[in-house]
Amino acid sequence: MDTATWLQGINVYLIGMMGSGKTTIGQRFAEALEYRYFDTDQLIETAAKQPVTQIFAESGEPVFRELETNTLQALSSMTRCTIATGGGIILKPENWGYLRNGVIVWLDVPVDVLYDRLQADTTRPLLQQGDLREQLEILDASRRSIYSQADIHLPITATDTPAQIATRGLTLIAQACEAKAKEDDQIQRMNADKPFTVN
Ligand SMILES: Nc1ncnc2c1ncn2[C@@H]1O[C@H](COP(=O)(O)OP(=O)(O)O)[C@@H](O)[C@H]1O
Ligand SMILES: O=C(O)C1=C[C@@H](OP(=O)(O)O)[C@@H](O)[C@H](O)C1
Ligand SMILES: [Mg+2]
Repeated sequence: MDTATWLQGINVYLIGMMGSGKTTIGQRFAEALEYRYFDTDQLIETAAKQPVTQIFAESGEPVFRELETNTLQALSSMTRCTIATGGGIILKPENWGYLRNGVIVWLDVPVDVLYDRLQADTTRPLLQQGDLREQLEILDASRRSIYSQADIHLPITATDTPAQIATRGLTLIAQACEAKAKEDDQIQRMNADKPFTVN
């Protein structure tokens, strides 16, 4: 069975650090799965009619996080979607309740690679002050254990192309769905063997 068949319409959420490729790989997943594609940052920008940098500067990070949760909540009621999230979506425990209604994929990219990709970037407000490498290291250290709660861990190296990452990711998603289906089947069999008693 292919990955789309295994998924049965369940959403796919991409999480990971800024620059890890959530937006890039999310589009490829959507194409391959024939899913709709959404990016929480892009939806927030459209609704607020402001870029993320301006929301942070004029309204502050807490307001951005509120908009992010509202956006994720709305998406979680849909099916057949691939959703690229913002890197900080994992910070609110409440957001995990929404992410868990789909398959969560962590794009795990070394800080050195993120540094190379984001050196010229001006669109990520949390990286505009201080030393870029140091900021990335601090964020990576504080978030790794949270990202690791994803269903699927996708380690990425400097030379992996988006096409290679997408193919590997889709295979891992299919394997995870198959493992879950087997587990569900076993639980059902165990319950069927149990006599039903009423005290
Ligand atoms: N596998 C890759 N190889 C090289 N560059 C990449 C790869 N994936 C993403 N990029 C580039 O890195 C930058 C950040 O990617 P993006 O998809 O916006 O990440 P995110 O949404 O996780 O912040 C973009 O310039 C993108 O073109
Ligand atoms: O990691 C973060 O806290 C953020 C990541 C950004 O998205 P990307 O991960 O797509 O860069 C964006 O949501 C905002 O600047 C905050
Ligand atoms: Mg992005």
